[in-house]
Amino acid sequence: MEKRKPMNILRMKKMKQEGIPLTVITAYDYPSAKLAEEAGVDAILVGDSLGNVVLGYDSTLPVTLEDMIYHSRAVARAVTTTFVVADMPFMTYHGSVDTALSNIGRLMREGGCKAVKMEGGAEIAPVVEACVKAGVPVMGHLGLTPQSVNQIGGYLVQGKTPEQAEKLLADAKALEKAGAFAVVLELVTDETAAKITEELSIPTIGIGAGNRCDGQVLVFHDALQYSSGERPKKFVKTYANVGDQIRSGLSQYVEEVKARQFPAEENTFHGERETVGSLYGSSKE
Ligand SMILES: Nc1nc(=O)c2c([nH]1)NC[C@@H]1CN(c3ccc(C(=O)N[C@@H](CCC(=O)O)C(=O)O)cc3)CN21
Ligand SMILES: CC(C)C(=O)C(=O)O
Ligand SMILES: [Mg+2]
Repeated sequence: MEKRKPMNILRMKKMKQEGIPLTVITAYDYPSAKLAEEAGVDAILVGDSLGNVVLGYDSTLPVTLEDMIYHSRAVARAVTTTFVVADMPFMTYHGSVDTALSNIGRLMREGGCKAVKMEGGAEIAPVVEACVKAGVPVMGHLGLTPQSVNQIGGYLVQGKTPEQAEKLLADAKALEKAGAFAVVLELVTDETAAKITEELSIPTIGIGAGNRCDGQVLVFHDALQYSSGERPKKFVKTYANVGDQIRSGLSQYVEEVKARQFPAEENTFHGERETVGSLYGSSKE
């Protein structure tokens, strides 16, 4: 395989200037991260969406710092050139800046990621600034911010009215000013996302935010339909149907064991007669 240079935040900013789209996919474990790197993604996001797609919660709120560290470590072990960003979980960066920094430090040190992502705009600028001072690259996240779902009132498209669009742009600029190296725009109208993308010098990474962002991100399990027959969301394209493949492979396994077709002779070990004889103290003695 072609040798790739490690991805970093300077290259990502340069890609924006050159108009080269950034490709990001989430991953939460070693084999998926390996496959994502082999497929050539620029960055992996260890998203707190792991709460939904891996742990079976109905939101991202129950995900803990320990969960994020555990999954980030597995991803970090898998990659050599891919940039790894990990989500800061719900309520781990909203107390004092000191507490936030101590949590962020744990995710970087123990989770082995290269950057952290945080949801929010101007209100988190002080934490973003403190991170950047400490050498931690920060990715922002605006629009639909799932950790605030109870305040937003649902997983709704953002930036529809001129006032909402203005607020999003102001928040994006606040994040850029605070030193964020990129910003995710989630479930934002095409027009608003394009405007923000144009106004910022740092890359925008869209999910359900149209085709004019500087890059795109999707949840691994959505892109590959690695689930038990959920209805795909409007902003998702299904590139493979891993769920069907897993179900059919496993049902064949069940059938073959029931029919005593598996394990076959080629999957079976045999010892020397003497070994078996002495083990069971049989007639030979
Ligand atoms: N599997 C998965 N994929 C995600 O993209 C994702 C998660 N989980 N968990 C965390 C957040 C939550 N997200 C969500 C969840 C639901 C919708 C949703 O129901 N969207 C509707 C459109 C809503 C509207 O029209 O306003 C859709 O049909 O796409 C969108 C994003 C995005 N994130
Ligand atoms: C959807 C992306 C942007 C995310 O935050 C996640 O996967 O948790
Ligand atoms: Mg997230």
